[in-house]
Amino acid sequence: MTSTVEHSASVPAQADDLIFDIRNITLRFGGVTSLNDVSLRMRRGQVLAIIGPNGAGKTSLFNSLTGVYSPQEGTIEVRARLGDSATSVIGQKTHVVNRLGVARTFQNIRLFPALTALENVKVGVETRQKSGPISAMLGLPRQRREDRESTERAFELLRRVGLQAKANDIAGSLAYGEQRRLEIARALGTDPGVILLDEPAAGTNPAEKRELATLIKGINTTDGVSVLLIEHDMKLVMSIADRIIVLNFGQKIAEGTPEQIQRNPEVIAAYLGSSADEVGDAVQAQPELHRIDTAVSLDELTGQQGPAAGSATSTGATSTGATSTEEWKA
Ligand SMILES: Nc1ncnc2c1ncn2[C@@H]1O[C@H](COP(=O)(O)OP(=O)(O)OP(=O)(O)O)[C@@H](O)[C@H]1O
Repeated sequence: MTSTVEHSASVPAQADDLIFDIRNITLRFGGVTSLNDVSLRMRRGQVLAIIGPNGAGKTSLFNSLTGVYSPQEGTIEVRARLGDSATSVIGQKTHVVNRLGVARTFQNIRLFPALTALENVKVGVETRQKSGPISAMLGLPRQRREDRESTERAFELLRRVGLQAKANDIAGSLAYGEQRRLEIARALGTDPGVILLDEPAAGTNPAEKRELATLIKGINTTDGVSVLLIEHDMKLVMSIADRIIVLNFGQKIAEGTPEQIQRNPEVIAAYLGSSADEVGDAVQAQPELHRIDTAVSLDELTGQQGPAAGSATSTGATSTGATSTEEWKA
């Protein structure tokens, strides 16, 4: 399981250039090994995508990076903000990891549905402020100043994600794609060095996906926030990721540029549920299969082409084992 395009450990990187340095982590739940000896490095400034079939361990990785889960083996060091020293993540509480500059959104949206959009973002902004509950109750001058500042910052962030007109709308009443963008605004409110987005495009329509792609790229290039992305929509991934890491059954099976990943037989096999050799044979027999335009999604290539559509879901995810190589070649 190690025909990796390029092992991250072999890429030389300056210490301060690394956001995450993850070495040999293994995470088990009873008899289930959700991450098996995974090592990876995330460089500052990157959009790094984590892809893989359902149950591959992607969310387990996010949970390990944010203090939700503690892998039994291995190490995770984070250096989210430039100039910070490296800190070990394993064993830290989630709010401590957030204060270290790691923000995230969730696969299942977790907003405060009864609060307004503005209030939701203020919750994020206020995690970085100094006033405690006592000064808030007493309405001390510092608390009033911080409240004004957090309102201004929250408005700014709503503008950033295109929701300024919805500031006073109840979060639960917003359209699905808007709620996803609101979650991103709230995460940005904590002033992160890196943002972890767990399936941000799930349940969104094609127009919302295009807006999301522009937003994520902008967060990375304009706002200078590194982005770690789990996403099943391969078109989105291929259009915005600088690098991609592929997990399958808890193991890292490949890493590389979008072009390298799209051409990697083991990745294709993981999505198809056939062996790398079978896919290699298929590629040799039909060389045109090897020429994958980057505009073509891996889902289109693997799960959604012709009669082999298999078990593609509404999020574009395919499950392993649904499609034989013969069907794929047909
Ligand atoms: N809290 C938990 N308790 C028991 N098993 C778990 C737990 N969290 C994850 N797992 C198991 O770990 C494996 C990886 O799950 P994970 O959710 O990380 O996969 P994923 O790649 O994010 O999948 P999906 O694309 O469907 O979200 C699965 O077998 C899952 O059942």
